[in-house]
Amino acid sequence: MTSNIILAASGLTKEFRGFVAVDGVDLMVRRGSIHALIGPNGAGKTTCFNLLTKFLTPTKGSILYNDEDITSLPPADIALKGLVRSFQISAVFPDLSVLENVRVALQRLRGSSFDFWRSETVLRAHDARALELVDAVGLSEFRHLYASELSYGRKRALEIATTLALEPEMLLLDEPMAGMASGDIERISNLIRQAARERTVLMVEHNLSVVSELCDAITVLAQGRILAEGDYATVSADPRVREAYMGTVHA
Ligand SMILES: Nc1ncnc2c1ncn2[C@@H]1O[C@H](COP(=O)(O)OP(=O)(O)OP(=O)(O)O)[C@@H](O)[C@H]1O
Repeated sequence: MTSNIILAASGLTKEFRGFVAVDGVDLMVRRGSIHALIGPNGAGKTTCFNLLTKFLTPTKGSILYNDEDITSLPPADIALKGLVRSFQISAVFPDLSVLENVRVALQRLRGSSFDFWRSETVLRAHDARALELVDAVGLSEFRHLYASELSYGRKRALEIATTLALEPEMLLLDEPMAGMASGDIERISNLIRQAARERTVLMVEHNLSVVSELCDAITVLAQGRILAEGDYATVSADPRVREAYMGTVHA
């Protein structure tokens, strides 16, 4: 795979009973970049993200990952190819410890079935790697706590560790900073930056100061279409982008 473009969507369109939420989006994500999808409320970011991660089927258009057409593949298949969407926070098992959560994720990478609670010996085999991942997201001292005992920000860090356990080549993050206090924002930003050293990251994010700090490519959506693209300085200076954001309330 030598192409500079890791993910390419063309003509991506999603209609919901006649309403066009995503309308002919051509998106190119450069290998090794941290790419953000931004836009005012209702712009179609989540729908676009769900199309790219295969949680929704496009009405029209195609998606190439590493030059391979993945338009009709299910999410589990593309995850095996290295395109991994971060788990939703609910997918962290609250009654398992931090370390056990990461071990379970490692187990999933091996394609083992869900009878993990019985195979303690097998899980132990993942210990070294699990400790490494827990350490990488700054949770070493909390490794024996139940996931339910973690603060919100640390739960998100655990979610990133369980996602990294799947060894993604490209990581898709859905609003990683949602609901975070400022200290947590900095911690998660650092984690994303660190994770992006070896992989590509595409994220939907509302927090524009995070986007300006972290992302080197930005696609602005409005009314289901691409309004502007470029680095933060370019898109934030674009009068069409300013206009699209005006009068919209943003978290
Ligand atoms: N399942 C659905 N059925 C009908 N309409 C939908 C559906 N999902 C999304 N839409 C509509 O598509 C448009 C785009 O929604 P989407 O959630 O993708 O926007 P967004 O940019 O993520 O917004 P926000 O910033 O508010 O999360 C909205 O008008 C929304 O009401």
